[in-house]
Amino acid sequence: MGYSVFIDGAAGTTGLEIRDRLQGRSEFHLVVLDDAQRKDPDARRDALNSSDFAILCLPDEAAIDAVSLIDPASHTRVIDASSAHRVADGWTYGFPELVGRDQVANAKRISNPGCYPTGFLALISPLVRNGLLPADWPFTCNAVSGFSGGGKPLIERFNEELDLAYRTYGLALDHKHRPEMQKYAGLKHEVLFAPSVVPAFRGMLVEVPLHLGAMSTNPHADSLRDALRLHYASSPVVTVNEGAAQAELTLNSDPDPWDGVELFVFANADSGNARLVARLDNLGKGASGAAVQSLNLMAGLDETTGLRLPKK
Ligand SMILES: NC(=O)C1=CN([C@@H]2O[C@H](COP(=O)(O)OP(=O)(O)OC[C@H]3O[C@@H](n4cnc5c(N)ncnc54)[C@H](OP(=O)(O)O)[C@@H]3O)[C@@H](O)[C@H]2O)C=CC1
Ligand SMILES: CC(=O)N[C@@H](CCC(=O)OP(=O)(O)O)C(=O)O
Repeated sequence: MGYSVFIDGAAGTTGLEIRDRLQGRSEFHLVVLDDAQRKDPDARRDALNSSDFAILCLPDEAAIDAVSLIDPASHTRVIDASSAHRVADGWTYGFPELVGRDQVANAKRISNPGCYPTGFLALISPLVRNGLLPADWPFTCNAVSGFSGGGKPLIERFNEELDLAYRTYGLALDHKHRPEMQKYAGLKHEVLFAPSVVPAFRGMLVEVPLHLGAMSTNPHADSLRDALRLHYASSPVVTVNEGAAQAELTLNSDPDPWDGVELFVFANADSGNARLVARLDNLGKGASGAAVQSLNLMAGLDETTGLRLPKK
């Protein structure tokens, strides 16, 4: 029968994609509440406390509420896809490539990284940790996302406003992803984050422009690329590409689900400037793929089981 997995919020965008990845797998059986019960606190409390794993695919407030419904003595292990617990004590950040596979495998409470932080941290965290980039640098991050990143409300808006071609937001410079970006990259300053959305269903490009020549560490772009390659050498999920061969990076409007991350380092030797870019699926490694990767590790399985990755 396998482990029982309750998806709280299974009718939402992230929940449906997790269901897709777990459907038909013998290691797990899914507990899903029907439409009449899916918001009923008693039904949810029962499911939350009786399952081996609970995956929360809810808005932040509902995720906090779900955790409060779990008896602390219950054996249930939690993966929260929301941003409610990303920098909270007692939670493990569900980014095995950065925090370690064992930490994720042994955790009782996992907070799934945000989609934009997944791209930013995949690029920056290893390079700050190994001293190639200074921790006190004032990092900026520009990003563009598919509209499924905003869940059902944004999907509805993009489906209705057919004229919407581009939307930049977070203009109050208060985006909720800033704390996790700063904490897990080990930065002295908050990241200046400029997110935007385009009329593509899924997919994102997350970019960090860098004046390498102005840094105290004065790193060469090749050493950044080499260091990322080394860091992700054993990862089946994160790959590092040659920047030089590429003239452009594109997103398609309705691509297939994908659980990988591609990293690029573009540079100009004359100016000493570089653009570090991550391409990923906000619903893949940015949300549902990451949750399933952590679930696999917690269940003692190969981390890529059921993930949407190209065959090697
Ligand atoms: N979409 C993405 O790319 C990413 C999403 N996330 C995070 O994952 C979480 C889920 O996001 P997403 O799936 O996109 O959002 P959606 O809006 O698509 O889905 C949320 C689901 O939660 C349900 N819900 C809301 N309140 C309750 C409640 N009190 N009890 C039970 N169910 C409830 C909603 O019900 P109803 O259907 O009735 O509205 C909906 O089905 C969010 O915290 C989001 O920030 C994280 C990374 C990326
Ligand atoms: C396009 C879009 O709206 N994206 C969402 C982030 C999606 C994500 O990572 O979700 P969390 O809420 O779990 O952090 C936003 O900017 O709020």
